[in-house]
Amino acid sequence: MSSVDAHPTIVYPHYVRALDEEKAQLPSSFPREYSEEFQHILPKLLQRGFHILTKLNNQKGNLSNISKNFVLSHPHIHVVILRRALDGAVIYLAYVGSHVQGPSGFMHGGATAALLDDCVSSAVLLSGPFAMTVQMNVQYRKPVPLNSVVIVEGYVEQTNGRKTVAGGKMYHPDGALYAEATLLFVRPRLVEPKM
Ligand SMILES: CCCCCCCCCCCCCC(=O)SCCNC(=O)CCNC(=O)[C@H](O)C(C)(C)COP(=O)(O)OP(=O)(O)OC[C@H]1O[C@@H](n2cnc3c(N)ncnc32)[C@H](O)[C@@H]1OP(=O)(O)O
Repeated sequence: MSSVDAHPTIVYPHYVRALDEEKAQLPSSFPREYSEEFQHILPKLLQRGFHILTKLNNQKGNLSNISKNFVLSHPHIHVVILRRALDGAVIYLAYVGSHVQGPSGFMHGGATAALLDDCVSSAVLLSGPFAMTVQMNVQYRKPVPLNSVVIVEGYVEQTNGRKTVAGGKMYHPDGALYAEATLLFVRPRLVEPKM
């Protein structure tokens, strides 16, 4: 049994019960500062064809160490992961807390990049074989306020042999763009490192 199987609530302490029940509703214990906003946004994402991922506890191989994932286990970033079966696009509905600061009051650009990379990587990894980010270009459009909800969207654009081009966007729930990124992934020739 992997550590994730043994401790499924380590990664997603606030909403794992909701995922198990395959409901869009979050548990009443979900932190107040963002639960209402999540509740408001989730139905709109479900309407767009996204569903909340329910199988995170059963990941094997390269995804089995997910409880150590830098972004998903960060104590000041809370993420609900959704995926659209139609095209494999992934959404991270995220709350960015107070200790992710770069410029005063705003999110660190490295954290923005990490969230984008993680979300886009999820889209790539859940749609095909293991691959790693080898290039990432981020355009920062607007500073992201701390203690706010953001939507991160990742999608595969094109795969050619071992290379996959993918993109991502981070935006305010009202649609205002914070950042967008283009990424290149390469499927390693030899080893498949454990993440
Ligand atoms: C259920 C929910 C799921 C949730 C999942 C959450 C998980 C989230 C996970 C979060 C994860 C977050 C994500 C992360 O943090 S991923 C971690 C950060 N990334 C890395 O550490 C990758 C480091 N790089 C490598 O290890 C090697 O480069 C690899 C192994 C990838 C390829 O080395 P390998 O020896 O195998 O291949 P090759 O050298 O023959 O190259 C092959 C081809 O690729 C081209 N190329 C290579 N590099 C570049 C480059 N920089 N720009 C442009 N092109 C490049 C190269 O020219 C060649 O092209 P061609 O000559 O064939 O045309």
